[in-house]
Amino acid sequence: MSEAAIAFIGLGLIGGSIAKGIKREKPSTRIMAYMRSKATLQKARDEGIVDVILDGIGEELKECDMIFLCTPVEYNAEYLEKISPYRKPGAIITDVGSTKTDIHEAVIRLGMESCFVGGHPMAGSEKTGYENSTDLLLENAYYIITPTASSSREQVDRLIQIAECIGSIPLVLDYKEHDFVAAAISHLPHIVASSLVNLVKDSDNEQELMKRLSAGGFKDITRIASSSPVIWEQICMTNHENLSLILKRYIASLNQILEELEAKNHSYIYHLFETSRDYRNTLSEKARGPIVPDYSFTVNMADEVGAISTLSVILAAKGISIKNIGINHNREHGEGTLRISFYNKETMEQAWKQLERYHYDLISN
Ligand SMILES: NC(=O)C1=CN([C@@H]2O[C@H](COP(=O)(O)OP(=O)(O)OC[C@H]3O[C@@H](n4cnc5c(N)ncnc54)[C@H](O)[C@@H]3O)[C@@H](O)[C@H]2O)C=CC1
Ligand SMILES: O=C(O)C(=O)Cc1ccc(O)cc1
Repeated sequence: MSEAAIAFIGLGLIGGSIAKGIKREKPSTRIMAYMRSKATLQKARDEGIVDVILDGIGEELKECDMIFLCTPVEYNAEYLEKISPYRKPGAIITDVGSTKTDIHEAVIRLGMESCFVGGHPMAGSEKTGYENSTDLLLENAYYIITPTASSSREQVDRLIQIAECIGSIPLVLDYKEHDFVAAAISHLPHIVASSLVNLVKDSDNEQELMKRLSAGGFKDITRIASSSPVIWEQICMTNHENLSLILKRYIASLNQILEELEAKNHSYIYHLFETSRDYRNTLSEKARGPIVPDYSFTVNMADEVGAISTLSVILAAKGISIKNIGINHNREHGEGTLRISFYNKETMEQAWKQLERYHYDLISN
């Protein structure tokens, strides 16, 4: 990676994670950042991630070899024109937006095809903000690179090197193809998750029994319903044609299921679950898709005060960082299970060994 100075417009979950990944691998890279929250930028500077806090779009950008647009997709497209006068000759403008056609069309309109290369790291989470960013978030995730008609091999290679530097797997794709694929595997699932959550909300009784009893399956497939409304409104609006097409297909498939269910067609319903199970079981865990692989396991333990802190201390003593920890309250009779997740497989395996030594009852997920 040869970039000496890189600017980030927007330093949230994704911008922050890329900046942290670059600083980890190439600490001498000068990172500049602009976002509206000054307090967060100060924090990023205190942590050694940001070297220069930008007050806005201006002269300092002329020192940068690469400029990352990391705000919601429609704002990214709006920034193109604003940053254009401050681009150093040879510098690449790139983005991390979840949709690509909209920004590529803006690039064409503005005559910026020779300096833009699109990007989309295909991993993330329902959380937002710099505070949730980590240098490992995009590790082993596909990093889609969408060149323009004028992008040179050298420009594409420079973005490939950045993707590799942060541990991602670069993959060059046509931007239109990207948007059709993303509509099916990422954008539709977000609509499904949110509409399902809203259906339950609207169907629940006054005692909120559905909410109280909602468990495993519902929670698994609706995690992404907690995602940012501003991010997802803009993603849906900028990919509305592909999304409408795939949503219509999905609605047709649901209508078919409804028909077969009402006709009590056992074999159709059996086949529905059989086909999905067989296909789902072939999905690769090697590269992270939008669904991040789960390096977690469950601990069966009594629901006692202090139980979590004891366990955390045991892991901390070995320098093992926990990514997330959550109690499963669905058990009856006071017994609880604790789901602990880790940043990678290695740490998960170390934690498993360590807890085994202390005779914890462990269940792999
Ligand atoms: N959330 C995810 O898992 C993924 C998101 N993306 C894409 O990454 C981009 C950023 O998303 P996140 O990092 O998740 O969001 P985020 O909400 O964590 O960060 C957005 C950042 O943009 C800043 N921002 C918002 N409006 C702004 C404006 N008008 N001017 C300057 N800064 C502004 C915010 O202050 C924040 O720093 C989006 O384009 C999204 O489509 C791509 C892959 C995964
Ligand atoms: O949280 C998840 O599983 C996601 O789906 C994250 C995500 C959100 C947006 C993207 O463009 C890519 C990945």
